[in-house]
Amino acid sequence: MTSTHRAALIDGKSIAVKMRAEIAQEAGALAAEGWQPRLVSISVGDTAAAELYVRNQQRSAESAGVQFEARNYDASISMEQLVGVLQGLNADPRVNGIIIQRPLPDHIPVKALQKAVHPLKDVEGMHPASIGNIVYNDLALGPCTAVAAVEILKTLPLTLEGLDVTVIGHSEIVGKPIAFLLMGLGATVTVCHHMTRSVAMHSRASDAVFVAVGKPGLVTGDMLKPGAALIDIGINRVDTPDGPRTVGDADFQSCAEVAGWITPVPGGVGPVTVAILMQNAVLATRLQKEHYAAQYANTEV
Ligand SMILES: NC(=O)C1=CN([C@@H]2O[C@H](COP(=O)(O)OP(=O)(O)OC[C@H]3O[C@@H](n4cnc5c(N)ncnc54)[C@H](OP(=O)(O)O)[C@@H]3O)[C@@H](O)[C@H]2O)C=CC1
Ligand SMILES: Nc1nc(=O)c2c([nH]1)NC[C@@H]1CN(c3ccc(C(=O)N[C@@H](CCC(=O)O)C(=O)O)cc3)C=[N+]21
Repeated sequence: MTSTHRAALIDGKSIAVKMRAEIAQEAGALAAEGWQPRLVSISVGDTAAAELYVRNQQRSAESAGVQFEARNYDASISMEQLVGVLQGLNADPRVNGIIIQRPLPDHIPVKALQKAVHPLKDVEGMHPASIGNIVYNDLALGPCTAVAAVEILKTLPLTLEGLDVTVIGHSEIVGKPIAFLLMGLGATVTVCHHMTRSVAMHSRASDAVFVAVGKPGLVTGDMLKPGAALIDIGINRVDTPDGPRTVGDADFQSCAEVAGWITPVPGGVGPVTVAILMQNAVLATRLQKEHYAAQYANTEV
């Protein structure tokens, strides 16, 4: 690509606004049937990483017609106490979604805690049942960031069947679910991690690259096939001469000169992640309504 080439910017904010309008409609219909969607966020200790996310969730919930309650517990809370809190929320039919903000203090095993959330209220899509559904290509409540990143790819004029895609990062909450979702759409997926000998060898051969690592500047333009789509999931706080800034994992300047489409950070995957969380909260409410209806259908009135 000549240096005058500039990748088309993928506007996550406008994608999120469009999604929220549909979500608000479904939330309104459920509320009219006596099922007002309600989401409870659990954070433990002072989590700067999650604070921004929780604030955006609160704002997004208001415009999506989802009730939102943010609970923050002291870092000293024990695993048993937290599981007790979750059991109360699982049993409360007025609560439809539960999200456990990360990171958690070291003494709390996040995977065990995630399993304590009822699968029907697992709006984070991190319960083994939810992850299993992705493997079975039977997506119901999927991990918000992974679903958001793939939804963004689906807005591009690309045929997903047979598309060559590289996913950089293989975490359970982002990289791995993205890979399974893409396989379910017929893409040919390569997953890279810190042991991969040459990430560039794979990313240069790909029509689309997802990066979810947490290292600013990790992906540079010379690592991309000209015209490829770059979906940047990274969120990094960096100091710049003009003060601290949030940047992604891509070196935006050099990537924008090669890529065909690129997501900015902020303004790319982030807002769509929050919209998917609201979509999951409404879907979870719908699933619970149907579950209770089925359960009480055969009870004598
Ligand atoms: N926009 C959004 O909505 C969200 C954004 N994020 C952001 O996405 C990023 C990743 O988050 P998360 O998945 O939770 O992070 P993790 O730290 O859990 O995973 C990072 C992954 O990157 C891999 N990795 C590390 N170094 C390299 C390297 N040099 N080359 C290739 N792979 C490497 C690691 O591999 P290995 O395991 O082998 O070390 C690991 O698989 C973070 O910046 C986070 O803030 C996270 C959630 C939501
Ligand atoms: N269980 C759990 N799941 C997560 O997915 C999770 C988490 N915990 N903890 C924190 C990280 C980080 N994360 C963000 C998502 C969206 C924005 C977001 O909305 N960013 C906007 C706004 C940024 C701003 O306001 O500056 C943007 O990128 O445009 C930010 C951060 C989700 N995370």
